[in-house]
Amino acid sequence: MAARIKLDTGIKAVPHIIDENLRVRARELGVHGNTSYDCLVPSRTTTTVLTSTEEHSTSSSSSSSSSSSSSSPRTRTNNASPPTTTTEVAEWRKLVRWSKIKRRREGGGNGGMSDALRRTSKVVVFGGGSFGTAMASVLGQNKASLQVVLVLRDEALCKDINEKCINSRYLPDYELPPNVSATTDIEAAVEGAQYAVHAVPVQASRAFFTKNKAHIAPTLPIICLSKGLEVSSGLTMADLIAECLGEQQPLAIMSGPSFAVEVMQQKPTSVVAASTDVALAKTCQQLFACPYLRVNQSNDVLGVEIAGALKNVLAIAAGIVDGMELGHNAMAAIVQQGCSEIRWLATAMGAEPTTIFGLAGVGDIMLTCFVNLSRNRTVGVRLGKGEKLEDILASSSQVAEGVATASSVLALAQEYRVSLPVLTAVATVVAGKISPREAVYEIMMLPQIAER
Ligand SMILES: NC(=O)C1=CN([C@@H]2O[C@H](COP(=O)(O)OP(=O)(O)OC[C@H]3O[C@@H](n4cnc5c(N)ncnc54)[C@H](O)[C@@H]3O)[C@@H](O)[C@H]2O)C=CC1
Ligand SMILES: O=C(CO)COP(=O)(O)O
Repeated sequence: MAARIKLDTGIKAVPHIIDENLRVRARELGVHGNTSYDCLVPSRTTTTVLTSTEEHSTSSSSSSSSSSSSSSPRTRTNNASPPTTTTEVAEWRKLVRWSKIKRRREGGGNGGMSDALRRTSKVVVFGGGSFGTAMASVLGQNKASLQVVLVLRDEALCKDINEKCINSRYLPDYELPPNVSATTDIEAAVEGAQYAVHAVPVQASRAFFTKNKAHIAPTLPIICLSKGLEVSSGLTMADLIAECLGEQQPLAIMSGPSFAVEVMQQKPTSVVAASTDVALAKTCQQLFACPYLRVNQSNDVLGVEIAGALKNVLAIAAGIVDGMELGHNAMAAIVQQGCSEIRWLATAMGAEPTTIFGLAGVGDIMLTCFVNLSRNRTVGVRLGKGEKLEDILASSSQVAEGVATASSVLALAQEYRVSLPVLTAVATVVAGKISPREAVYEIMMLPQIAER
Protein backbone atom coordinates (compact mmCIF):
# COMPACT_ATOMS: atom_id res chain seq x y z
CA MET A 1 0.00 0.00 0.00
CA ALA A 2 1.44 3.35 -0.95
CA ALA A 3 0.12 6.71 0.11
CA ARG A 4 0.66 9.53 -2.33
CA ILE A 5 3.11 12.06 -1.01
CA LYS A 6 1.74 15.55 -1.28
CA LEU A 7 2.81 17.13 2.01
CA ASP A 8 5.10 20.10 1.45
CA THR A 9 7.16 20.15 4.60
CA GLY A 10 10.56 20.04 2.99
CA ILE A 11 10.63 16.25 3.42
CA LYS A 12 9.29 15.42 -0.01
CA ALA A 13 11.94 12.82 -0.63
CA VAL A 14 10.84 10.80 2.35
CA PRO A 15 10.77 7.37 0.67
CA HIS A 16 14.33 7.86 -0.53
CA ILE A 17 15.76 8.94 2.77
CA ILE A 18 14.09 6.28 4.87
CA ASP A 19 16.75 3.61 5.04
CA GLU A 20 16.80 0.04 6.23
CA ASN A 21 17.08 1.03 9.90
CA LEU A 22 13.92 3.04 9.57
CA ARG A 23 12.18 0.16 7.84
CA VAL A 24 13.05 -2.04 10.78
CA ARG A 25 11.94 0.61 13.23
CA ALA A 26 8.75 1.15 11.28
CA ARG A 27 7.98 -2.57 11.56
CA GLU A 28 8.49 -2.25 15.31
CA LEU A 29 6.00 0.58 15.30
CA GLY A 30 3.44 -1.68 13.72
CA VAL A 31 3.36 -0.42 10.17
CA HIS A 32 2.42 -3.62 8.38
CA GLY A 33 2.77 -5.32 5.07
CA ASN A 34 4.82 -2.75 3.17
CA THR A 35 7.83 -2.99 0.99
CA SER A 36 7.87 0.81 0.96
CA TYR A 37 7.34 3.01 4.03
CA ASP A 38 5.75 5.83 2.13
CA CYS A 39 2.80 5.24 4.42
CA LEU A 40 4.69 6.89 7.27
CA VAL A 41 3.96 10.15 5.55
CA PRO A 42 0.39 11.37 5.47
CA SER A 43 -1.10 12.37 2.17
CA ARG A 44 -2.84 15.72 2.02
CA THR A 45 -5.98 13.93 0.88
CA THR A 46 -5.95 11.29 3.55
CA THR A 47 -8.46 9.21 1.62
CA THR A 48 -6.29 8.71 -1.46
CA VAL A 49 -4.49 5.59 -0.43
CA LEU A 50 -3.83 3.36 -3.40
CA THR A 51 -2.23 -0.03 -3.48
CA SER A 52 0.81 -0.37 -5.70
CA THR A 53 -1.25 -2.41 -8.17
CA GLU A 54 -4.09 0.09 -8.18
CA GLU A 55 -1.69 2.95 -8.65
CA HIS A 56 -0.02 1.21 -11.56
CA SER A 57 -3.25 0.35 -13.28
CA THR A 58 -4.59 3.87 -12.72
CA SER A 59 -1.61 5.53 -14.27
CA SER A 60 -1.50 3.15 -17.23
CA SER A 61 -5.22 3.46 -17.86
CA SER A 62 -5.03 7.25 -17.74
CA SER A 63 -2.20 7.24 -20.24
CA SER A 64 -3.94 4.81 -22.58
CA SER A 65 -7.46 6.20 -22.32
CA SER A 66 -8.50 9.71 -21.58
CA SER A 67 -12.20 8.81 -21.48
CA SER A 68 -12.12 6.67 -18.34
CA SER A 69 -12.58 9.54 -15.93
CA SER A 70 -14.32 7.27 -13.41
CA SER A 71 -11.01 5.53 -12.70
CA SER A 72 -8.96 8.70 -12.22
CA PRO A 73 -7.59 9.41 -8.75
CA ARG A 74 -9.41 12.75 -8.68
CA THR A 75 -12.85 11.17 -9.13
CA ARG A 76 -12.12 8.49 -6.58
CA THR A 77 -11.03 11.05 -4.03
CA ASN A 78 -14.17 13.06 -4.58
CA ASN A 79 -16.34 9.99 -4.10
CA ALA A 80 -14.55 8.80 -0.99
CA SER A 81 -16.04 9.50 2.41
CA PRO A 82 -14.48 12.38 4.30
CA PRO A 83 -11.63 11.51 6.69
CA THR A 84 -12.62 10.88 10.27
CA THR A 85 -10.85 12.61 13.14
CA THR A 86 -9.36 9.24 14.07
CA THR A 87 -7.77 8.91 10.63
CA GLU A 88 -6.26 12.35 10.86
CA VAL A 89 -4.84 11.76 14.33
CA ALA A 90 -3.38 8.42 13.23
CA GLU A 91 -1.80 9.97 10.16
CA TRP A 92 -0.40 12.85 12.21
CA ARG A 93 1.07 10.42 14.75
CA LYS A 94 2.79 8.50 11.98
CA LEU A 95 4.44 11.70 10.79
CA VAL A 96 5.56 12.66 14.28
CA ARG A 97 6.96 9.17 14.92
CA TRP A 98 8.82 9.19 11.62
CA SER A 99 10.28 12.60 12.46
CA LYS A 100 11.43 11.46 15.92
CA ILE A 101 13.13 8.37 14.54
CA LYS A 102 14.89 10.36 11.86
CA ARG A 103 16.06 13.01 14.32
CA ARG A 104 17.31 10.41 16.78
CA ARG A 105 19.34 8.80 13.99
CA GLU A 106 20.84 11.99 12.65
CA GLY A 107 21.02 14.22 15.73
CA GLY A 108 20.99 18.00 15.53
CA GLY A 109 18.41 20.31 14.11
CA ASN A 110 15.73 19.80 16.67
CA GLY A 111 17.44 18.28 19.63
CA GLY A 112 20.75 16.49 19.96
CA MET A 113 23.98 17.72 18.44
CA SER A 114 24.80 16.84 14.82
CA ASP A 115 28.09 15.29 13.71
CA ALA A 116 29.15 18.45 11.90
CA LEU A 117 28.47 20.59 14.95
CA ARG A 118 30.26 18.12 17.23
CA ARG A 119 33.43 18.20 15.18
CA THR A 120 33.42 21.98 14.62
CA SER A 121 35.19 24.21 17.14
CA LYS A 122 35.44 27.53 15.33
CA VAL A 123 33.53 29.42 12.61
CA VAL A 124 34.49 32.82 11.23
CA VAL A 125 31.85 35.23 9.91
CA PHE A 126 32.89 37.86 7.36
CA GLY A 127 30.73 40.96 7.89
CA GLY A 128 28.89 41.81 11.09
CA GLY A 129 25.85 43.61 9.73
CA SER A 130 22.38 42.44 10.62
CA PHE A 131 22.38 39.09 8.86
CA GLY A 132 25.96 38.06 9.62
CA THR A 133 25.27 38.81 13.28
CA ALA A 134 21.95 36.94 13.29
CA MET A 135 23.44 33.79 11.74
CA ALA A 136 26.47 33.99 14.03
CA SER A 137 24.02 34.05 16.89
CA VAL A 138 22.31 30.87 15.63
CA LEU A 139 25.66 29.08 15.46
CA GLY A 140 26.65 30.34 18.92
CA GLN A 141 23.39 29.07 20.39
CA ASN A 142 23.66 25.70 18.69
CA LYS A 143 26.86 24.84 20.54
CA ALA A 144 28.06 26.64 23.66
CA SER A 145 31.71 25.66 23.19
CA LEU A 146 31.80 26.78 19.53
CA GLN A 147 33.93 29.86 18.90
CA VAL A 148 32.12 32.20 16.50
CA VAL A 149 34.18 35.20 15.39
CA LEU A 150 32.75 38.14 13.43
CA VAL A 151 35.17 40.05 11.21
CA LEU A 152 34.31 43.76 11.19
CA ARG A 153 35.98 46.97 10.07
CA ASP A 154 35.06 49.05 13.11
CA GLU A 155 37.08 48.68 16.35
CA ALA A 156 34.45 50.45 18.46
CA LEU A 157 31.73 48.04 17.32
CA CYS A 158 34.00 45.07 18.07
CA LYS A 159 34.52 46.42 21.61
CA ASP A 160 30.76 46.73 22.01
CA ILE A 161 30.14 43.17 20.91
CA ASN A 162 32.99 41.75 23.03
CA GLU A 163 32.14 43.69 26.19
CA LYS A 164 28.36 43.98 26.08
CA CYS A 165 27.36 41.07 23.83
CA ILE A 166 25.36 43.48 21.67
CA ASN A 167 25.77 44.66 18.10
CA SER A 168 24.60 48.18 18.91
CA ARG A 169 24.67 49.37 15.29
CA TYR A 170 22.70 46.65 13.55
CA LEU A 171 20.72 44.71 16.16
CA PRO A 172 20.76 46.85 19.31
CA ASP A 173 17.80 45.14 20.98
CA TYR A 174 19.22 41.62 21.06
CA GLU A 175 21.82 39.98 23.24
CA LEU A 176 24.35 37.76 21.50
CA PRO A 177 25.49 34.41 22.89
CA PRO A 178 28.71 34.78 24.94
CA ASN A 179 30.67 32.60 22.50
CA VAL A 180 30.17 35.16 19.68
CA SER A 181 33.04 37.66 19.54
CA ALA A 182 34.27 40.25 17.03
CA THR A 183 37.60 41.45 15.69
CA THR A 184 39.04 43.56 12.88
CA ASP A 185 41.99 41.17 12.59
CA ILE A 186 41.01 38.69 9.87
CA GLU A 187 44.26 36.75 10.15
CA ALA A 188 43.57 35.93 13.81
CA ALA A 189 39.89 35.33 13.06
CA VAL A 190 40.44 32.67 10.39
CA GLU A 191 43.16 30.90 12.40
CA GLY A 192 41.76 27.46 13.22
CA ALA A 193 38.33 28.18 11.69
CA GLN A 194 36.72 25.19 9.95
CA TYR A 195 34.06 27.22 8.10
CA ALA A 196 33.70 30.83 6.93
CA VAL A 197 30.26 32.44 6.66
CA HIS A 198 30.23 35.37 4.21
CA ALA A 199 27.80 38.24 4.89
CA VAL A 200 29.53 41.21 3.29
CA PRO A 201 27.28 43.00 0.74
CA VAL A 202 27.78 41.80 -2.84
CA GLN A 203 29.24 45.03 -4.24
CA ALA A 204 31.92 45.07 -1.49
CA SER A 205 32.75 41.36 -1.76
CA ARG A 206 35.37 41.48 -4.54
CA ALA A 207 37.40 44.10 -2.66
CA PHE A 208 36.99 42.07 0.55
CA PHE A 209 38.22 38.79 -0.98
CA THR A 210 40.99 40.41 -2.99
CA LYS A 211 42.33 42.17 0.11
CA ASN A 212 42.10 39.10 2.34
CA LYS A 213 42.86 36.27 -0.08
CA ALA A 214 46.22 35.58 1.53
CA HIS A 215 44.48 34.72 4.82
CA ILE A 216 41.79 32.46 3.38
CA ALA A 217 43.02 28.88 2.97
CA PRO A 218 41.95 27.30 -0.35
CA THR A 219 40.33 24.49 1.64
CA LEU A 220 38.24 26.73 3.91
CA PRO A 221 34.57 26.20 2.97
CA ILE A 222 32.72 29.47 2.38
CA ILE A 223 29.02 29.57 3.27
CA CYS A 224 27.72 32.62 1.43
CA LEU A 225 24.66 34.54 2.68
CA SER A 226 24.91 37.57 0.38
CA LYS A 227 22.18 37.95 -2.25
CA GLY A 228 22.83 39.84 -5.45
CA LEU A 229 24.80 40.19 -8.68
CA GLU A 230 28.03 42.16 -8.98
CA VAL A 231 27.29 45.26 -11.07
CA SER A 232 30.66 45.55 -12.77
CA SER A 233 30.71 41.93 -14.00
CA GLY A 234 27.14 40.62 -13.66
CA LEU A 235 28.59 37.67 -11.72
CA THR A 236 26.76 35.69 -9.06
CA MET A 237 28.48 35.31 -5.70
CA ALA A 238 29.50 31.74 -6.56
CA ASP A 239 31.27 32.92 -9.71
CA LEU A 240 32.73 35.96 -7.98
CA ILE A 241 34.15 33.83 -5.15
CA ALA A 242 35.58 31.34 -7.65
CA GLU A 243 37.16 34.21 -9.57
CA CYS A 244 38.63 35.81 -6.44
CA LEU A 245 39.68 32.73 -4.47
CA GLY A 246 39.90 30.04 -7.15
CA GLU A 247 37.60 27.33 -8.48
CA GLN A 248 38.73 24.89 -5.79
CA GLN A 249 37.27 26.89 -2.88
CA PRO A 250 34.50 24.79 -1.28
CA LEU A 251 31.29 26.81 -1.45
CA ALA A 252 27.67 26.73 -0.34
CA ILE A 253 25.03 29.39 -0.85
CA MET A 254 22.42 29.89 1.87
CA SER A 255 19.29 31.79 0.91
CA GLY A 256 15.56 31.98 1.58
CA PRO A 257 13.00 34.03 3.48
CA SER A 258 14.88 35.09 6.62
CA PHE A 259 14.76 38.59 8.07
CA ALA A 260 17.68 38.97 10.46
CA VAL A 261 15.53 40.44 13.19
CA GLU A 262 13.11 37.48 13.15
CA VAL A 263 16.02 35.04 13.30
CA MET A 264 17.24 36.93 16.38
CA GLN A 265 13.74 36.65 17.85
CA GLN A 266 13.94 32.90 17.22
CA LYS A 267 10.81 32.98 15.10
CA PRO A 268 10.32 29.90 12.90
CA THR A 269 12.37 30.34 9.72
CA SER A 270 13.33 28.14 6.76
CA VAL A 271 16.23 28.58 4.37
CA VAL A 272 17.96 26.48 1.74
CA ALA A 273 21.64 25.57 1.53
CA ALA A 274 22.82 24.95 -2.04
CA SER A 275 26.10 23.42 -3.07
CA THR A 276 27.43 21.19 -5.82
CA ASP A 277 29.11 19.39 -2.93
CA VAL A 278 26.23 17.51 -1.29
CA ALA A 279 28.27 16.87 1.85
CA LEU A 280 28.82 20.60 2.33
CA ALA A 281 25.12 21.39 1.86
CA LYS A 282 24.37 18.73 4.50
CA THR A 283 26.98 20.26 6.79
CA CYS A 284 25.19 23.61 6.50
CA GLN A 285 22.00 21.87 7.59
CA GLN A 286 23.77 20.33 10.54
CA LEU A 287 25.53 23.51 11.63
CA PHE A 288 22.59 25.89 11.43
CA ALA A 289 19.41 23.83 11.89
CA CYS A 290 17.71 24.22 15.26
CA PRO A 291 14.12 24.20 16.52
CA TYR A 292 13.45 27.61 14.99
CA LEU A 293 15.57 27.26 11.83
CA ARG A 294 14.96 24.64 9.13
CA VAL A 295 17.60 24.25 6.44
CA ASN A 296 16.61 22.54 3.20
CA GLN A 297 19.29 21.24 0.88
CA SER A 298 19.76 21.77 -2.86
CA ASN A 299 22.39 21.31 -5.54
CA ASP A 300 20.97 24.05 -7.77
CA VAL A 301 23.45 26.77 -6.81
CA LEU A 302 22.64 28.91 -9.85
CA GLY A 303 18.88 28.76 -9.28
CA VAL A 304 19.19 29.66 -5.60
CA GLU A 305 21.51 32.56 -6.41
CA ILE A 306 19.52 34.01 -9.30
CA ALA A 307 16.27 33.75 -7.33
CA GLY A 308 17.86 35.37 -4.25
CA ALA A 309 19.36 38.20 -6.31
CA LEU A 310 16.32 38.96 -8.46
CA LYS A 311 13.74 38.84 -5.69
CA ASN A 312 15.35 41.99 -4.31
CA VAL A 313 14.73 43.78 -7.62
CA LEU A 314 11.14 42.53 -7.69
CA ALA A 315 10.66 43.75 -4.09
CA ILE A 316 11.46 47.27 -5.29
CA ALA A 317 8.65 46.93 -7.87
CA ALA A 318 6.26 45.67 -5.18
CA GLY A 319 7.23 48.62 -2.98
CA ILE A 320 6.58 51.07 -5.83
CA VAL A 321 3.07 49.62 -6.26
CA ASP A 322 2.39 50.16 -2.56
CA GLY A 323 3.98 53.60 -2.48
CA MET A 324 1.77 54.67 -5.37
CA GLU A 325 -1.27 53.13 -3.65
CA LEU A 326 -2.19 51.13 -6.74
CA GLY A 327 -4.10 48.49 -4.78
CA HIS A 328 -3.98 44.78 -4.07
CA ASN A 329 -4.89 43.66 -7.61
CA ALA A 330 -1.89 45.50 -9.00
CA MET A 331 0.34 44.10 -6.28
CA ALA A 332 -0.67 40.50 -7.03
CA ALA A 333 -0.27 41.05 -10.79
CA ILE A 334 3.16 42.63 -10.54
CA VAL A 335 4.53 40.03 -8.13
CA GLN A 336 3.18 37.17 -10.26
CA GLN A 337 4.67 38.70 -13.40
CA GLY A 338 7.98 39.11 -11.56
CA CYS A 339 7.91 35.44 -10.50
CA SER A 340 7.49 34.45 -14.16
CA GLU A 341 10.29 36.76 -15.27
CA ILE A 342 12.65 35.31 -12.65
CA ARG A 343 11.71 31.80 -13.80
CA TRP A 344 12.23 32.68 -17.48
CA LEU A 345 15.68 34.13 -16.89
CA ALA A 346 16.84 31.56 -14.34
CA THR A 347 15.78 28.58 -16.46
CA ALA A 348 17.33 30.13 -19.60
CA MET A 349 20.55 30.30 -17.60
CA GLY A 350 20.25 26.64 -16.63
CA ALA A 351 18.53 26.76 -13.22
CA GLU A 352 15.83 24.29 -12.17
CA PRO A 353 12.26 25.64 -12.31
CA THR A 354 11.55 23.92 -8.97
CA THR A 355 14.14 26.13 -7.30
CA ILE A 356 12.18 29.20 -8.35
CA PHE A 357 9.13 27.76 -6.60
CA GLY A 358 11.23 26.94 -3.52
CA LEU A 359 12.39 28.90 -0.48
CA ALA A 360 15.00 30.96 -2.34
CA GLY A 361 12.45 31.89 -5.01
CA VAL A 362 8.76 32.19 -4.25
CA GLY A 363 9.42 31.85 -0.49
CA ASP A 364 11.73 34.86 -0.36
CA ILE A 365 9.71 36.76 -2.99
CA MET A 366 6.62 36.59 -0.76
CA LEU A 367 8.57 37.78 2.28
CA THR A 368 10.44 40.59 0.60
CA CYS A 369 7.60 41.85 -1.62
CA PHE A 370 4.89 41.84 1.04
CA VAL A 371 6.57 42.65 4.36
CA ASN A 372 7.62 46.13 5.45
CA LEU A 373 10.78 44.86 7.19
CA SER A 374 12.35 44.50 3.73
CA ARG A 375 14.83 47.22 2.88
CA ASN A 376 14.39 46.63 -0.86
CA ARG A 377 10.61 46.93 -0.61
CA THR A 378 11.08 50.09 1.50
CA VAL A 379 13.23 51.65 -1.25
CA GLY A 380 10.38 50.92 -3.68
CA VAL A 381 7.70 52.36 -1.39
CA ARG A 382 9.65 55.59 -1.05
CA LEU A 383 10.30 55.77 -4.81
CA GLY A 384 6.59 55.23 -5.38
CA LYS A 385 5.81 58.13 -3.05
CA GLY A 386 8.04 60.36 -5.15
CA GLU A 387 11.29 60.49 -3.15
CA LYS A 388 14.62 60.61 -4.99
CA LEU A 389 16.81 57.50 -4.92
CA GLU A 390 19.88 59.44 -3.65
CA ASP A 391 17.88 60.71 -0.67
CA ILE A 392 16.51 57.24 0.10
CA LEU A 393 19.94 55.61 0.02
CA ALA A 394 21.55 58.45 1.99
CA SER A 395 19.03 57.98 4.80
CA SER A 396 19.71 54.23 5.24
CA SER A 397 22.74 52.66 6.89
CA GLN A 398 21.88 49.20 5.59
CA VAL A 399 22.26 47.62 2.20
CA ALA A 400 19.37 47.20 -0.27
CA GLU A 401 21.03 44.86 -2.75
CA GLY A 402 18.26 45.13 -5.36
CA VAL A 403 19.25 48.70 -6.27
CA ALA A 404 22.66 47.65 -7.61
CA THR A 405 21.52 44.25 -8.89
CA ALA A 406 18.79 45.85 -11.06
CA SER A 407 21.27 47.06 -13.68
CA SER A 408 22.95 43.64 -13.95
CA VAL A 409 19.60 42.03 -14.68
CA LEU A 410 19.33 43.93 -17.96
CA ALA A 411 22.68 42.65 -19.16
CA LEU A 412 21.63 39.08 -18.34
CA ALA A 413 18.27 39.54 -20.06
CA GLN A 414 20.08 40.64 -23.22
CA GLU A 415 22.65 37.85 -23.00
CA TYR A 416 19.99 35.14 -22.59
CA ARG A 417 17.47 36.85 -24.91
CA VAL A 418 14.68 36.94 -22.35
CA SER A 419 12.18 39.77 -22.12
CA LEU A 420 11.68 40.97 -18.52
CA PRO A 421 9.24 43.93 -18.52
CA VAL A 422 8.84 44.42 -14.75
CA LEU A 423 12.51 43.92 -13.86
CA THR A 424 13.52 46.19 -16.76
CA ALA A 425 11.09 48.83 -15.50
CA VAL A 426 12.69 48.69 -12.04
CA ALA A 427 16.19 49.02 -13.50
CA THR A 428 15.10 52.03 -15.58
CA VAL A 429 13.37 53.72 -12.62
CA VAL A 430 16.40 53.09 -10.39
CA ALA A 431 18.65 54.55 -13.10
CA GLY A 432 16.49 57.70 -12.94
CA LYS A 433 15.48 57.47 -16.62
CA ILE A 434 11.72 57.17 -16.09
CA SER A 435 9.35 57.88 -13.20
CA PRO A 436 7.48 55.09 -11.40
CA ARG A 437 4.25 56.49 -12.87
CA GLU A 438 5.56 56.21 -16.45
CA ALA A 439 6.79 52.69 -15.73
CA VAL A 440 3.39 51.55 -14.46
CA TYR A 441 1.57 53.14 -17.41
CA GLU A 442 3.83 51.46 -19.97
CA ILE A 443 3.59 48.07 -18.23
CA MET A 444 -0.22 48.29 -18.31
CA MET A 445 -0.13 49.25 -21.99
CA LEU A 446 2.01 46.28 -23.05
CA PRO A 447 0.33 44.02 -25.64
CA GLN A 448 -2.07 41.41 -24.22
CA ILE A 449 -0.30 38.06 -24.15
CA ALA A 450 -0.82 34.37 -23.61
CA GLU A 451 0.21 33.12 -20.18
CA ARG A 452 3.42 31.09 -20.07
N1 LIG B 1 19.37 41.53 6.76
C1 LIG B 1 18.69 40.48 6.37
O1 LIG B 1 17.59 40.23 6.87
C2 LIG B 1 19.24 39.57 5.32
C3 LIG B 1 20.33 39.92 4.54
N2 LIG B 1 20.80 39.05 3.62
C4 LIG B 1 21.93 39.40 2.76
O2 LIG B 1 23.10 39.40 3.55
C5 LIG B 1 24.03 40.35 3.01
C6 LIG B 1 24.47 41.26 4.13
O3 LIG B 1 23.30 41.93 4.54
P1 LIG B 1 23.16 42.63 5.94
O4 LIG B 1 23.92 41.94 6.99
O5 LIG B 1 21.71 42.81 6.16
O6 LIG B 1 23.82 44.03 5.59
P2 LIG B 1 24.10 45.24 6.53
O7 LIG B 1 23.97 46.45 5.73
O8 LIG B 1 23.28 45.11 7.77
O9 LIG B 1 25.63 45.00 6.95
C7 LIG B 1 26.65 44.84 6.02
C8 LIG B 1 27.94 44.47 6.73
O10 LIG B 1 28.99 44.39 5.76
C9 LIG B 1 30.03 45.27 6.15
N3 LIG B 1 30.66 45.84 4.98
C10 LIG B 1 30.16 46.72 4.12
N4 LIG B 1 31.08 47.03 3.21
C11 LIG B 1 32.18 46.31 3.50
C12 LIG B 1 33.48 46.20 2.95
N5 LIG B 1 33.84 46.94 1.89
N6 LIG B 1 34.35 45.36 3.52
C13 LIG B 1 34.02 44.68 4.61
N7 LIG B 1 32.83 44.74 5.18
C14 LIG B 1 31.92 45.56 4.64
C15 LIG B 1 29.35 46.36 6.98
O11 LIG B 1 30.27 47.01 7.81
C16 LIG B 1 28.37 45.50 7.75
O12 LIG B 1 29.02 44.85 8.80
C17 LIG B 1 23.29 41.07 1.88
O13 LIG B 1 23.69 40.54 0.65
C18 LIG B 1 21.84 40.77 2.14
O14 LIG B 1 21.08 40.75 0.95
C19 LIG B 1 20.25 37.83 3.45
C20 LIG B 1 19.18 37.43 4.21
C21 LIG B 1 18.57 38.29 5.18
O1 LIG C 1 16.72 38.82 2.00
C1 LIG C 1 16.05 39.21 2.93
C2 LIG C 1 15.09 38.35 3.63
O2 LIG C 1 15.13 37.03 3.17
C3 LIG C 1 16.16 40.60 3.39
O3 LIG C 1 15.56 41.42 2.46
P1 LIG C 1 15.92 42.96 2.42
O4 LIG C 1 17.39 43.05 2.09
O5 LIG C 1 15.04 43.55 1.39
O6 LIG C 1 15.65 43.52 3.79
